[in-house]
Amino acid sequence: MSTHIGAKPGEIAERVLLPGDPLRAKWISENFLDDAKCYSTVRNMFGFTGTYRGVPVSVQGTGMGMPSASIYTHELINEYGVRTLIRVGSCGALSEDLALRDVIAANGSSTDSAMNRQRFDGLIDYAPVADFGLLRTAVDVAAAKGIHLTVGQVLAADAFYTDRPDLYDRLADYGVLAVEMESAALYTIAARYRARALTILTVSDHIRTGEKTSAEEREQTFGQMVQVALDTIIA
Ligand SMILES: O=P(O)(O)O[C@H]1O[C@H](CO)[C@@H](O)[C@H]1O
Ligand SMILES: O=c1cc[nH]c(=O)[nH]1
Repeated sequence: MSTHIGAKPGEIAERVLLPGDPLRAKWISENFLDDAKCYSTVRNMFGFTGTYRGVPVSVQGTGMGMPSASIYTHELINEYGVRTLIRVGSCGALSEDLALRDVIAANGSSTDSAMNRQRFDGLIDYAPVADFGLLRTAVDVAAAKGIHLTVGQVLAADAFYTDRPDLYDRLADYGVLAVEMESAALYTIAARYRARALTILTVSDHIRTGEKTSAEEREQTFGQMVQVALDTIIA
């Protein structure tokens, strides 16, 4: 096992879905994978491996925020040989063009996290981006399924509760679609270790209108996003 994942070598597939919520990982394993087995309960951050259309796929909770997601991403890639990672998360819409439950693919991720400032000595504003091949496949998969997928940039924020809503307005002016809390770290670590990563998100709440989904919905009803992610990850 690695420091934070209790799997034996070979128990995690090369292709992994990454929800922040470990109970969403359980829900995905129970509803979308065949023969799923739990390989880790360390910290209740559940991980499962099963098959999807005959292809081994794992699903691992990552927790909330970039420090937590970085730990799981780093260990999955470097200690378990994971090569393809698709985050399946919830987000708050910044764009007025989005509605509750819309599905987004993040082609790039701006961030207020200091992690990349530290990586580049504060001298470079590194631009974390999605793997182009995965993004293109996700667009094709969504189109084939008749699922409307909006592609654009998101904000990966350190704080869920912001003191600077004015910056959200400004980001929306610059085309940033939504806010979540992990994608910049995922894209950066995947790039560093030559893995492929994509973030697909469902709008769980709308920053402009104040509309929200319930915690149960966030755990369990993001099926369209999961379908796009699974058909993309096995392609
Ligand atoms: O639904 P998940 O994947 O956890 O993603 C979003 O939800 C959490 C905040 O409620 C953060 O982790 C954010 O990125
Ligand atoms: O990080 C997140 C996730 C959902 N909604 C938000 O406002 N922020």
